[in-house]
Amino acid sequence: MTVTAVSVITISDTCSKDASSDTSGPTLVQLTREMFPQSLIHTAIIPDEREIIEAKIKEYCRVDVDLIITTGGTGLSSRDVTPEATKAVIEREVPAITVALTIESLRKTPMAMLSRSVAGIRDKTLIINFPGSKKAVIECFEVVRPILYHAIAIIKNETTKVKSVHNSMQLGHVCPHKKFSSNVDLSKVALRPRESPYPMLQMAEAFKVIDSVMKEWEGSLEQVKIEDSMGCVVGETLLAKEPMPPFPASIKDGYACRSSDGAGVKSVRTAVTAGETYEAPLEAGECVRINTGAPLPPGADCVVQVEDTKLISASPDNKIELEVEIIKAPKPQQDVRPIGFDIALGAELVREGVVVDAALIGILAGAGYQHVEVRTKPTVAILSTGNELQDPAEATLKPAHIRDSNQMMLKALLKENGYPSVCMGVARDEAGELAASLADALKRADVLVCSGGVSMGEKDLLKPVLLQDFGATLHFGRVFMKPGKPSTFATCQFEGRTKYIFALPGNPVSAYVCCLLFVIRALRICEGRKSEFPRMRVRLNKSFPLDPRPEYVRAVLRFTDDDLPHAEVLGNQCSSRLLSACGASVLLEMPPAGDNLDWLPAGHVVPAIITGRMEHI
Ligand SMILES: Nc1nc2c(c(=O)[nH]1)N[C@H]1C(S)=C(S)[C@@H](COP(=O)(O)OP(=O)(O)OC[C@H]3O[C@@H](n4cnc5c(N)ncnc54)[C@H](O)[C@@H]3O)O[C@H]1N2
Ligand code: MOO
Ligand SMILES: [Mg+2]
Repeated sequence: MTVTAVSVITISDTCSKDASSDTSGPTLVQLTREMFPQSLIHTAIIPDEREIIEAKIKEYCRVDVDLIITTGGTGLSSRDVTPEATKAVIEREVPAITVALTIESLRKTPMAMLSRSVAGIRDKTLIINFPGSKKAVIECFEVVRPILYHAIAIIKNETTKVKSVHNSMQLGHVCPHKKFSSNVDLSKVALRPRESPYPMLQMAEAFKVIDSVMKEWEGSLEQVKIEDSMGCVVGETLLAKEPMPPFPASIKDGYACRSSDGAGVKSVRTAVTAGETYEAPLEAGECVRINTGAPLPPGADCVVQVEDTKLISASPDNKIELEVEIIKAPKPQQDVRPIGFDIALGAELVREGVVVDAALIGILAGAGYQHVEVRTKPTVAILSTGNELQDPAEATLKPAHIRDSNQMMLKALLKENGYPSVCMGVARDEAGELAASLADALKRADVLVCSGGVSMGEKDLLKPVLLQDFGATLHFGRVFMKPGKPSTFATCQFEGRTKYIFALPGNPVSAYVCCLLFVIRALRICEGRKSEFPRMRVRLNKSFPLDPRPEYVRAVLRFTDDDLPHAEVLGNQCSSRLLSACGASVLLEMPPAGDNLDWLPAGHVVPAIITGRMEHI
């Protein structure tokens, strides 16, 4: 089903006198263009005159406009007559849209009570009143976005599409094998936009969008076995249930003594090895042979290491030491770890927000914990898209095909950063199948990372399918960066939950860089972790040509006795050449080429994002 035409009508005395003061209309045009890239968009600015409003709406209905959105004139002032004019021309009201707009707007401001918006149908056109402010228009558009396609399809009586959408909604799932019909029809390729309808965000804006959207993530806490908690974020504070060590323990292999006995010959009473206890109190002039880690017998308050003793006498078979000489007078507590020396009883072992590492797992194991409460990680699914892709396991390449390398690469990259994921295979460039694959993935994960199909090609279906079949909100569809320009970040409601979709570019390096900069950031925010990789300043070891876009250059660091590490760029940075990311320990943040700045000399200092292992030191 295609939405052939949409009309945006600004209803305002002021704007009808001075069009440049109309900000809501252009905003609405941009929102509708993003959502209906194939549609014609009519615009009009008219005064708050009831007859003119009625006439304009009827005029658009006559020319088969599918959707009319008005902005302005819904308030309480005497000139506000949009609702009355709309009521006069619609044949059937759609009150639930008005209710939804009111509810959502009231969440933001009680002033929403003063809006009298109306929604209804005239012939085959859906008409919705929005308030006049730009902010309200953006908010209201997000409210109706998820239902627009479906509503228009029903009104246009596209029963086939409607039924299938109804079915998939009832079934709550879509089997990727079953043909899933999509609303998307890009067959009129001549109508495709010849420039991207998506504003190009600066990196900082993209990060801000991700941060604000992901903070809505409703995570929870779960108990995991401590051996499975590596990389998780602890969600509780745990205290030591017993002191560590639980007894005064020897630090050395030697002899437990009474420091008050001083130096000289001592009789060796017995031996205490680690794991054994010896309860009889030590008498004056006695010592006990002891191993590291073993408990001191009662009465002993120091350990003399064997290196500081001399053998005086032993049994004939030399199996028993009888006397040793303590060469130097020991001090009290010498080479002894008193009770609680490492961890005091009740000491805090870990607090909320700490990321579990191996040492902490050891501490918790040693402290007798089997489980630890951690913040749930979002479940992640990975989906590749593209007719040219074949399974990496296939030995022979089919003509004009390549193997899907993104899926495994992204899975490994996520794993390397502590995020398990499930691979959902490859969706072909067919709207119905893509929609089915997306639905299948969204059923299984909170966050979907897909790659491919987000640029300008007529087979780049991801954005239209997300918008038209999933009512998704596109938070951004292009970013001013290299690689990664067509990166897309969207959310949608699916089976009653918010789903987060990162549609990365298909180029392997673009997918790699954007997974690191956008996806890992988002997942860390879900866990309440620091979202950014650490950064440091490094020196270029060679001059580097600048791209018109800010570029994330893969490099390794060489640590010399220079003040800063040297960055060695990993060869040709073309975004298809995944070799340029192999072994990369950093992404160099290169500035975009400027007026008279198109390259950086060797030795120039640039910021480096530390995204990989530093094995090249
Ligand atoms: N007219 C324009 N064309 C392109 C633009 C543009 O602005 N105007 N942007 C270019 C940039 S930048 C990028 S990045 C790519 C991204 O395109 P898509 O996201 O649509 O990716 P695809 O076209 O599907 O694939 C791009 C490239 O990557 C290969 N690929 C895709 N998936 C995989 C995979 N799973 N494993 C390995 N390789 C994969 C695919 O075969 C293509 O060669 O768009 C430019 N075009
Ligand atoms: O944005 Mo692309 O990743 O430069 O080719
Ligand atoms: Mg493409």
